[in-house]
Amino acid sequence: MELQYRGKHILAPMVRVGTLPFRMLAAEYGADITYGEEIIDHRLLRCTRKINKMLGTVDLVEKGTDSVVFRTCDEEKSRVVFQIGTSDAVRALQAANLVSSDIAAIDVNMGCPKSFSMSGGMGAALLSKPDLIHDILTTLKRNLNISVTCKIRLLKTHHDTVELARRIEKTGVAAIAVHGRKVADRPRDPAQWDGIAEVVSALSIPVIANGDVFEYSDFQRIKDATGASSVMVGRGACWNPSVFRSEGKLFWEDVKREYVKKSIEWDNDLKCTKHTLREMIVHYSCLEFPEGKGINCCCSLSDIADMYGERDFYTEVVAKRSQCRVHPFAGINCGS
Ligand SMILES: Cc1cc2nc3c(=O)[nH]c(=O)nc-3n(C[C@H](O)[C@H](O)[C@H](O)COP(=O)(O)O)c2cc1C
Repeated sequence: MELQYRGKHILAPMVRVGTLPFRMLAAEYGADITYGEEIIDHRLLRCTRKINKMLGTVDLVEKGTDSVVFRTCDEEKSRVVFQIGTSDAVRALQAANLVSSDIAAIDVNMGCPKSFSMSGGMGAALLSKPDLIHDILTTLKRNLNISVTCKIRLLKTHHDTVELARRIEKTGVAAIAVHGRKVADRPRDPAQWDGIAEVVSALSIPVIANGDVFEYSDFQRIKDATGASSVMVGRGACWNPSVFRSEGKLFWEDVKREYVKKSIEWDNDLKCTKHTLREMIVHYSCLEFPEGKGINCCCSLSDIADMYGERDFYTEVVAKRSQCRVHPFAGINCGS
């Protein structure tokens, strides 16, 4: 079934931030579609799909470890987008097959400028290989029965971006997200909404406009400036996911506490919880203050709970889980 991409407010893919608790929180505040962090196909192919009965989740767990690479739940199935990093159509499809029954859509990352991605021919390296883009997207599209999309950056000229976007549209993707920056741009450089506008005018499929949305009012501003009907938010949501609330943002300290509780509830990866909290703190406060230093010393979600005065909540959640009396990975393996 195709996910509908018009008129949506979307949580951007963000490494270490966009795990299940963060996605659930963003959705509670009003995000219609929530992207997970980019996961590289090679890594996904090392995973086994497991039902986690205790949490009520589906986990992709790296074989021979208990490292959860992707965790999702039924409640988000109709809105969660899995973002894949890839440079090969066959490998991308093999990896996507592991997760496709648990998600609403798969997105191919064509915008990451980091050297790890670029040197592996992934992320923004794909932008200069339209034939490979075509191969990857058509292979996914032909073989999966969920929506397929991609996320690109602007190319050197708006004309080049439009040409590429037109080729991408021909593959039959359900939508295209355009981050209004070029590969060489830094996050502090203003996003070029005019470049996104040119893509919107040239295509018929939904274009998701991305870049510099920090307040609820920016959703309308970027829609007016680009003509896009859907908007994706990265840093604005990372710092305060209540940016999706039409009534306005909540106080960041309260939002942070909600995030801590969701992390406990969904037994989030500790590194990801610490990373996300640091991102919030560095924006609103300072990592050199006791809170930032305190996070560095946390060795478990239990420590995080203590730091944020959520000991009772933690105890309650853990007690409920132990009533389940099943080890989360007690031999239940539904990998295909
Ligand atoms: C912490 C962080 C992690 C990110 N990880 C990804 C990622 O995994 N995949 C991706 O396509 N973009 C990633 N991005 C880029 C965002 O999705 C988005 O395109 C960018 O931040 C611009 O949007 P903004 O101006 O609203 O922040 C990341 C950005 C941030 C801040």
